[in-house]
Amino acid sequence: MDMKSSSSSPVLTDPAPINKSRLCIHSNLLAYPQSGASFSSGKHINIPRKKPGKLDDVRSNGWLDAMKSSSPPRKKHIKDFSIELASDETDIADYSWMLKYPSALNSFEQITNFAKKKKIAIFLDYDGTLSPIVDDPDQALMSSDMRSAVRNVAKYFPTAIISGRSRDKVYELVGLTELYYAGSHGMDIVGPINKAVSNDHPNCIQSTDQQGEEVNLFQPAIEFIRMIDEVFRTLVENTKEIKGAKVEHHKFCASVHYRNVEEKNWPAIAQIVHDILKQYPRLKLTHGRKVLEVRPVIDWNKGKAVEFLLESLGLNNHDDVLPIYIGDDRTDEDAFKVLREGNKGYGILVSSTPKETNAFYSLRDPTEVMKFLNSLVRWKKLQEGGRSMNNRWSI
Ligand SMILES: O=P(O)(O)OC[C@H]1O[C@H](O[C@H]2O[C@H](CO)[C@@H](O)[C@H](O)[C@H]2O)[C@H](O)[C@@H](O)[C@@H]1O
Repeated sequence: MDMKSSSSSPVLTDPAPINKSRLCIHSNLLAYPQSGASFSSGKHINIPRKKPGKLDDVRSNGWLDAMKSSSPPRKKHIKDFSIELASDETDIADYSWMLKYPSALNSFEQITNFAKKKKIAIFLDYDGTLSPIVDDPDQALMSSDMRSAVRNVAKYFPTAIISGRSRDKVYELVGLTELYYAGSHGMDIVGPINKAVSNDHPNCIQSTDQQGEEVNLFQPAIEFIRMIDEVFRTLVENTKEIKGAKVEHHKFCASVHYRNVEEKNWPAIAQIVHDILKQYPRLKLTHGRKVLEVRPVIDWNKGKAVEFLLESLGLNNHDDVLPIYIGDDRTDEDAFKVLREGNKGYGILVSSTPKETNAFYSLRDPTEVMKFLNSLVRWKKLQEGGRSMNNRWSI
């Protein structure tokens, strides 16, 4: 299916350099007094101190660059080139980026023309997509207007949130029962009951959701629960002397935030994560927006979660289905890739600065995401002559 008729598909490179290999840094880079990482409880690991090394090692490894480029500066915004002419080199770069990844709002007619007579399924990331990026992860709240927009979208289209946070946490933040939720980057999914799907996937069981409704619960990394718990506690202990560091427990993965850490202490953060990963070869590192994420080495990600949910909803491999995934982060690229490679649907990157992506379209920020969702609802209402589905979506 020709997803975007206006231009040929651009050949994409992977987003910003991400070095997923082991971090390699040395303790003489630490800008804070190191206490040595040994613990009395016996539940933590003993982390050996590193021999002094050179800053060049860290730079050549690429991870510091990945940390620095992991979240765009907030002030810079891509201009709306429909009303403004490009004037300098930055503008021209922004302009060509917008040509490659046009605004989903400006391309709304093109999207809905393609969506006619198709069932749209909506997948939404949370942080940076539904809520603005803020310094304190606990304060990343959705506006009530955004909540209404998501609620309305869910009346017309099957809708799921796929977040890096724990499923419980993202449910608490979104607070809508009308949706499906996948937490821990898709490693904890609640989807509709589907016997064929649960038979096909080990670790997929029947359960009940918060409303007592029967659901499929899929936790492909269930065997890692204890390990992640242990690693979380060690990370908390080892980062406690680094001002601004924050560790979050997402049940199947853990996040180490450095957004509020002085840049001179970023190597210290990375050192700690690196040393822990060395002790746990079954865990790996991924980069998010000013956050290092420790997760199991399993073949599962947000892209697989989209496929799983489509299958659960009976919407996979159908030409008359159009999945739309909206997200802002590197981990969302897995979902964009699945949609692009399978010519299955549209990825929409939320970004105020140009970056390489597997998405098809772009939106600048959560406000534009909300406008897009509201436009979809208006369009659908017109299509249906004002009728809305009160129950879950007819499949
Ligand atoms: O997949 P997501 O729903 O986008 O979750 C990814 C991470 O989001 C959160 O961190 C990010 O947002 C915070 C609040 O705006 C910000 O302070 C932080 O710098 C960002 O990385 C969340 O706290 C992480 O645990 C998620 O993994």
